[in-house]
Amino acid sequence: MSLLSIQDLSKNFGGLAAVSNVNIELENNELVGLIGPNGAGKTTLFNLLTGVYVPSSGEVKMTTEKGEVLLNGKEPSVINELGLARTFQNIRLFGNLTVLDNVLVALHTKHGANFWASVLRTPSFYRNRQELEERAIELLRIFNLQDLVKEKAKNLPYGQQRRLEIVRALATEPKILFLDEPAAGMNPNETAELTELIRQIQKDFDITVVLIEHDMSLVMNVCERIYVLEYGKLIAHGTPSEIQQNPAVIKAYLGGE
Ligand SMILES: Nc1ncnc2c1ncn2[C@@H]1O[C@H](COP(=O)(O)OP(=O)(O)OP(=O)(O)O)[C@@H](O)[C@H]1O
Repeated sequence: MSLLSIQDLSKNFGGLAAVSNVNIELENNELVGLIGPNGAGKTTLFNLLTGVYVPSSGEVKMTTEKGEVLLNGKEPSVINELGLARTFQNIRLFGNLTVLDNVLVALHTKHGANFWASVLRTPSFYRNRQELEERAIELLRIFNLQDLVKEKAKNLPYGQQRRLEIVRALATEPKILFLDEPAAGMNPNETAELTELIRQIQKDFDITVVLIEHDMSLVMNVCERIYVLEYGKLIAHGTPSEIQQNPAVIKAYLGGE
């Protein structure tokens, strides 16, 4: 059984089949791409997997230490606790909080700091807070954001906000990390740096990363396997070189016969 098994998954919006009978298997510890023209259903698929939308039909099953768990209809926070984390195409940070606090919020979610300890400010609260801060700074260092801990998130340049979003997702200790267009709005240097980082975190954290990205050089560079969506349907699946030569994919991107 795969780590995540997506079976015949569909989502309709009125008469529009945004995702249509999609089957995808994700294994432990791999880097997978999800590509397709605008409106193909990529973000909708991420929304289905992370509990933002409830599927119209089909199943999403995850293998956990406690056995197989059906994710359909579960709340985003429950799905996050089970090990799925994501970033958004339109960045979602707490703009008025500092960089450090943005990461601490995510860490608190994971480590569920004891409510009474935090209300009463007990020694264990301070110990816990210090440990979480150290962990936050460790994560920020990987993304070269450690010198910006006191900066408000909204004041960071776009590329750094995108990296901070990934740090927040990683702080929840996911088994699968879904990145929705992580390089959008980045310049070529930032994209190259990010490509390396994605490769590094996938290995170092021993996780599966699934990437939606329009930057083909990034996708072809880092992904071991790629799924291609068009009009909600999977039209191809394979290695980067198989996908580059696939006639259905070429047609979907270039149009025509
Ligand atoms: N909440 C919604 N209500 C109605 N239609 C929606 C909704 N969300 C997405 N859609 C439609 O579903 C289709 C798939 O959209 P989606 O955003 O998943 O595509 P995408 O592949 O992520 O596109 P892009 O690459 O442009 O981000 C589109 O036709 C979109 O207009």
